[in-house]
Amino acid sequence: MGPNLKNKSGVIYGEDVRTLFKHAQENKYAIPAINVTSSSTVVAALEAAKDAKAPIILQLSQGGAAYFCGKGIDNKDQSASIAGAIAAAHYIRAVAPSYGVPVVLHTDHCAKKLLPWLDGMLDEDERHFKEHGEPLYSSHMIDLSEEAVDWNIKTTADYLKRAAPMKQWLEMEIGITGGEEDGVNNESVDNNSLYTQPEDIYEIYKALSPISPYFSIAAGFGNVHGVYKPGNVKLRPELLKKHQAYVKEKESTKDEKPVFLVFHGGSGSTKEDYKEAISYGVVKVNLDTDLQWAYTEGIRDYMYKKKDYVSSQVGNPEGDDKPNKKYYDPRVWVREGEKTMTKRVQTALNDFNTAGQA
Ligand SMILES: O=C(CO)COP(=O)(O)O
Ligand SMILES: O=C[C@H](O)COP(=O)(O)O
Ligand SMILES: [Zn+2]
Ligand SMILES: [Zn+2]
Repeated sequence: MGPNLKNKSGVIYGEDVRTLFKHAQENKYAIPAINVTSSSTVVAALEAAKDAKAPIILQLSQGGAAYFCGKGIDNKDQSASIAGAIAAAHYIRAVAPSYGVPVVLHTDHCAKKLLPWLDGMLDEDERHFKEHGEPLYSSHMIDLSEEAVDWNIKTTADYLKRAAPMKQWLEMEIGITGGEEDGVNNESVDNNSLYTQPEDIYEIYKALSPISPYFSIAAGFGNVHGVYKPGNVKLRPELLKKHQAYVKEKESTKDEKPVFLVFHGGSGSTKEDYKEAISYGVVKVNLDTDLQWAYTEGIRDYMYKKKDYVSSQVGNPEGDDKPNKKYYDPRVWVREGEKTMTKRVQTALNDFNTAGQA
């Protein structure tokens, strides 16, 4: 039995998002959050969710949103990232119902210097809310993990106050994710700041829960963006168990998993790490790099295989006058990338136990 949602197909928001995440915790699954940058990557992810009858999260990074708008224009004051995020949201809202599964529409990270991006999207969310009774985006992320903890919590609380009347979800980050994000290189950050302490989680919980129940925490447990050589990343998912136990005790609640947790840097991790993290209340696992690789593989293999059919517009091994239009039509070779990306998303849906949960 899937979660009891008011809206079972297309973009969901508000109570439905919380119901989905609580159902995920109770049934020990997590929803993959797929970074999308184009209509092609959107449909590749949606197709996997449809085939697996699973909920899915589609998210845009600031760079992904700018790309959606077009790299050929200036991103002054985040104008391209704002316009791209709005365009992607309308596109996803329009096609998602055709796929018959619940979709959470989300934005990724957003460091301090990118807050004008978030502000611009929230302006649009509020406009959309006035007109349709729901925000354009189901949720956003704010990532002040590189700032002082107090300022991170205070500023996140201010943004949650703005999101709360729209019943919009807010994900925040504490403890830095290593590797690279938003074009910032965190490869050399001090190892200790990759591992969040339970006291910090409780401080966040205390500050945010009186404002709105719609928030989640990306708590660092050694997470790193990207894929490196084996052994480079040491995940400690058992820390997440401590966070839940600490908040449960402090709040004297019966809920074993009072905090909605998010797993960043999902690419390249082991099934055991996913499973363990999910058992401690992770409801969302972010995946980007592995899908970039999967998408590239399909196109790469096509180009290698059809090399003699895409080297000139006319003429191939079947004859010097044979046209190659049906080989170089981008719908043909881009589709090969979509197929391999869809397959990788399906693997995630199986690994995270999401398949069949829609
Ligand atoms: O955390 C992520 C996006 O925020 C994705 O990380 P990976 O690229 O390591 O999968
Ligand atoms: O931050 C992590 C995501 O993988 C987004 O990456 P990006 O900024 O390269 O789009
Ligand atoms: Zn971060
Ligand atoms: Zn991330």
